[in-house]
Parts: sequence; C-alpha cells; structure tokens
Amino acid sequence: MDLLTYCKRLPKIELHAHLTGSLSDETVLKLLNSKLKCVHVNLPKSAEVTIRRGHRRTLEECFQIFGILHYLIDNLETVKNITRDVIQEFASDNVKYLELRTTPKSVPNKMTKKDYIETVLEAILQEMKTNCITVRLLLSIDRSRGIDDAWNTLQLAKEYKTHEIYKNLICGLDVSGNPACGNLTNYIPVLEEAKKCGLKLAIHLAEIPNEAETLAVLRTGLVDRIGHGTFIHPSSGGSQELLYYVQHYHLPLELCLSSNVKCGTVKNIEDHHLAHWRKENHPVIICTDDKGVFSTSLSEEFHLCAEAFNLSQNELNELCITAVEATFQSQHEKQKLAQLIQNELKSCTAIN
Ligand SMILES: CNc1ncnc2c1ncn2[C@@H]1O[C@H](COP(=O)(O)O)[C@@H](O)[C@H]1O
Repeated sequence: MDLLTYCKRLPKIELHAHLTGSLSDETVLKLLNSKLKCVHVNLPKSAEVTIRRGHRRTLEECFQIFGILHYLIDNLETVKNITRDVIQEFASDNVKYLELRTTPKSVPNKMTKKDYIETVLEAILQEMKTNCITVRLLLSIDRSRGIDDAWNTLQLAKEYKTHEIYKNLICGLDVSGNPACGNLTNYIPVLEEAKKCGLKLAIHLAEIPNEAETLAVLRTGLVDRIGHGTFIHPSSGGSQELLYYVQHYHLPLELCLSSNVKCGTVKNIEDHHLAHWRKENHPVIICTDDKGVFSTSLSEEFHLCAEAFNLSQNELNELCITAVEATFQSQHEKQKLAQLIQNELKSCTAIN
C-alpha cells in the first residue's frame, strides 16, 4: 500500500477545522451559482474564492477570502448545507472524531447568531446519524471583533452547553481571527469566565511573532490547547520562557502544515516547528485549519508530514492515538474513542 493510501485509511482525529475555511471547491461553486441566480447581486471577484491547488497567499489575503465566503453564507439554508458538506467530506476522509469551530454570525432580517448556532448543531446531529463520525463544536471568538462580541459568544456557548437538545455538542471555545488585529490580553477576563463555566479553551497563539501576548496568555494557565504556536519554540523564533510554559502545562499543539507554509509563516514543510516539538516528545496533533482555503485534506496533511519527516507507519499510528487525549471529551468518551481508533488501526495494519 502506498503512503498516501495508508494515510487515507488511518482513523483520524481532526481538532482544528474552521467551518467556513473548510468549504470544498464544490461547495463554494454551489454557493456562487445560487448567488448568481439572484438579480442585483454585486459579486466580489468570485473566481478568487475557488482556489488553485498549491496557491500561496499571505495571512492578510486569507482573511479577505474569509470575508468573501462570509458574504456568500448569508442564510440558514446555506449554513445547514455547508455544515453538512464539510462533515461528510471529513467522514469520507476517514475522520472518526471532528471538532469543528465557527464564529456565530447574524445577517439582518435573515438570521440571528442563535439561528446560526442551532442550524450548525442540527446539521451536526443529522450527519452523525448517517456517517461514522463523532462531531463536536467550539464557538469561535474572533479577536478582530472586539471584547463585547467575545462576551456575547461566551454567553451563547454557556446557553447551548446546557441546552436540552444540544448539551453534549458544544465543548469549548476557540480564539482565532487575524493575529495582527487586537491584543489577546484584553480577552483574558472572558477566558477566565469561560473556564469557570466548564468550557475548554483552544487558543491560536503565536501564529505570528508576538512574545508578550503569548506569554501573558500562557501564564494564566487557562489554555487547554494551542493553535499553531509557530513562534513558541526557541528554535522557531520563540523563547525558553515560552517553551517552559507550554511544557509545564503540557499543552498539545494543533499543527497545520499546509496552512502555515501557504501563508508564509513557515518557509517550507521541512522547516515546520513540528520537528522541534517531536524532538521534545511533546504532544502534537496534525490538523487542516482550512481545508478548502488551503486545498488539502487531513490525509494529505498526514502524508506531507510523513514524507517531510520520514515518519514510519507506526509513528503515523501514534499520531492518531496521541490526538485522543487532546480531545475535549470526558475520560469515558476518550476511552471509547481510543478503543475505536485502536481497532481501526489494527485492521489498517492488517490490510497492509
Ligand atoms: C489561517 N489561519 C487562521 N488564523 C486565525 N484565524 C483563522 C485562520 N483560519 C481561519 N480563521 C478564523 O476562522 C474564520 C472562518 O471560519 P468561521 O467563519 O468561523 O466558520 C475566519 O474568519 C477567522 O476568524
């Protein structure tokens, strides 16, 4: 069996996937076509949304693309369809457990943030019935939207965490958005409150160099998982002090190789900070970030990683197993998931 086929067969866990950034070209084309049917639509440079494979763009350009995609997702029917498409695509890529994240959005006269969240949750429930996948949701705080919006997102997360129908689905908060905007230290009170309410925290840290901010957030001890963490390790532009906190709190890193290389925050796959963390024997999880925007899949990310760092099949299996512990689930759920992953890995290795 060739390496890519093996990576496809692996029972995978995806812990860092932004809903809007995960839309496949097919889904974006469907959205464009339905927009074009409407009269008086002033479409943004639509062709730029469907992305040529391998294309690199800066982080700023990525955020422009999210703006265009958000413009296309302006009603509940679309929210439902894109969520269903994305889950189905992860399931066909043999992802067994998926933590999706999304920023609650409203469109005047069309949807409130609550409508948006409920529609995403409904789609998750539906897709879990028909696919062999467990899906959980993190609500995203967008650091470019300001502190009031963050409090509002926390309020919504609290509400849906204890909701009669959806209570097991929302497991935490993500903090993301353009890393050049705002200062995460202003969000610490929101994060403290979130933890008090039992919400887990996955936070984008050091996606671009920012030692003061990263240190201030790490020192709070509130973080459960780090997104990217590109400029944390001393060998990739971070510092000993940052490394100390990440190791001290044993914080798993969600690593997104294509995303970092395509955005130019990491030069080449071979230079990715994954290598430094592996040397430290520190938990890392391979993730896609925005599989649509970066034209990738979780299998392809495993493959890239295996080729660049010369990983054996055993080491790839190990990556799947490590991810279980980093999921935002109860110990009991983690045990069940670990069992499932182990069983699937056995049959995967047997075929080989
Ligand atoms: C490339 N690296 C990244 N760094 C930081 N935030 C990112 C991101 N990729 C995506 N997002 C965040 O996710 C939103 C899109 O999904 P949702 O509309 O929430 O589903 C973006 O607007 C941004 O806030």
